[in-house]
Amino acid sequence: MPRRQTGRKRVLSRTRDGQAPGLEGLVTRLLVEIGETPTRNGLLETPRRVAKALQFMTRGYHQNIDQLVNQALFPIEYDEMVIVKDIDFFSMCEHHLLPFFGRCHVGYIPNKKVVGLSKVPRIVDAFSRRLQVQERLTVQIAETLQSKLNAHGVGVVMEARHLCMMMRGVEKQNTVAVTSHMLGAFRTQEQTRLEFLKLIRQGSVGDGD
Ligand SMILES: Nc1nc2c(ncn2[C@@H]2O[C@H](COP(=O)(O)OP(=O)(O)OP(=O)(O)O)[C@@H](O)[C@H]2O)c(=O)[nH]1
Ligand SMILES: [Zn+2]
Repeated sequence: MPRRQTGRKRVLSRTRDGQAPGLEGLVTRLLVEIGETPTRNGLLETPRRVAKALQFMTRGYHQNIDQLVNQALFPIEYDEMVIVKDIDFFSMCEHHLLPFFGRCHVGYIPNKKVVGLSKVPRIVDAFSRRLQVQERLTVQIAETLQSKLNAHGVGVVMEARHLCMMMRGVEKQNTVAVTSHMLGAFRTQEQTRLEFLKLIRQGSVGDGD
């Protein structure tokens, strides 16, 4: 018989069809499975908080990337490299449901149009806030920009620390995973790729140097 708690509204949270426990119910169950007592004072609000946090951390599934980008594409005659770098991101590894986080650097060479600068971090967020592996996340960001901009080239570099490698498993605290995806001129022209890599390594405005 599965253990079941009654009498507390929050303990048995169910989906609208009443068939399966919703996120809050699953968190309550999780607390029981790890040896906790969900009815103790400190944990009473925890299922609600965790459900809310999980929904926030996976909100990328509900974001419409077409809508996000299409309204901010601007025709312009500018064919030099555009770089948006040091974009903070937080994601969750799909193997352990633990965070990985770091910085993302994006570059592209426009082909008659540019995208609103803020939309680049928004695209990074929309794909980060899902269950991911870092390689797929990197590819998705690059491919999306390429398809929206029809650019001469796109480059994406991501540097991240994975909690699943830090607080468990191999327990390496200083390891950084770096992934990249290069398209068009960034892939075919070494000079373009090197220029991008050099520019993302340089200090930034406001760094105090
Ligand atoms: N390539 C890649 N691997 C990841 C990422 N996030 C987590 N992993 C790895 O996924 C792998 C899962 O390996 P398994 O052997 O199935 O799982 P595990 O027993 O928990 O592995 P350990 O972490 O080595 O303890 C681990 O090597 C993780 O480091 C990611 O974004 N990209
Ligand atoms: Zn992991």
